[in-house]
Amino acid sequence: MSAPQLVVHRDKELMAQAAAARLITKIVDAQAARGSASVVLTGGRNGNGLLAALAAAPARDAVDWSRLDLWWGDERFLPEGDPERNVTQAREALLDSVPLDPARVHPMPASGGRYGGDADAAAAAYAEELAAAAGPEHYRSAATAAGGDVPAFDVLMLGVGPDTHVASLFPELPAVRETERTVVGVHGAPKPPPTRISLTLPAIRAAREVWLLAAGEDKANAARIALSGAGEIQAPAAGAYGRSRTLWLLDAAAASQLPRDLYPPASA
Ligand SMILES: O=C1O[C@H](COP(=O)(O)O)[C@@H](O)[C@H](O)[C@H]1O
Repeated sequence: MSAPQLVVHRDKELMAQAAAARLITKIVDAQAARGSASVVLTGGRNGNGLLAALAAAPARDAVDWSRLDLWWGDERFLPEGDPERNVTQAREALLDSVPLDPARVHPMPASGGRYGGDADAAAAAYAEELAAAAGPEHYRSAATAAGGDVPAFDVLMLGVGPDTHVASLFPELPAVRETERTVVGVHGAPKPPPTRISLTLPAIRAAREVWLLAAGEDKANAARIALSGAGEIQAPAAGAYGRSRTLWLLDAAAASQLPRDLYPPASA
């Protein structure tokens, strides 16, 4: 477990640009060190803002997009192409404009296709896909040993919801209590749509780096709660950490309720 480090930017635009620059460097470094990189994308406003900033960054051409594996931390269980699906929004923000290898892009299943309305079966299939991709460096936690492995993600990004949810792990719902499976179907989510698919906390914690994105005033209370010692069942963001690094990327509005001793005076 790595203790959270905080970086606070002036506003959400600057936060998105700085996070995009950070991600480019991370991918380039991982590709130099290991030949390829693996990144887990998040949905939501902050995640899509980062992808849009990356699309606009001239340095995006430093990435070898053909040697990048993309996974998702969660998905809204909706039909293929639905504008509310996280993958649809990511394609629009960035993925359609860079030369990815389609075989290395791993969206979570849609409803209505092979799995019909069965989000649990779709989640199990995604867990199998992750296990099949787990290489020699995979991380086998006690929790994932029973349900399968996941690749050693270089960076796993999570947008923090105003209620402290991350991925589709909402406070007090069964998914946030999962200790064995790596991917689960989520039912009765308080944020629409109610049916979703999500990585679990054990799968999230297998990542080398976990980056939590929180920008905007509506995230201030969530950031304060999650960073002030709350339990992960009540505040799922508090349970999201990486093996080597846990990084909270905030803007000043989202950081406005944090005790000042938690972070150094504003970055840029
Ligand atoms: O529904 C979701 O919400 C969260 C947070 O989204 P935001 O718009 O409040 O930033 C996101 O992380 C998750 O991937 C998504 O499915």
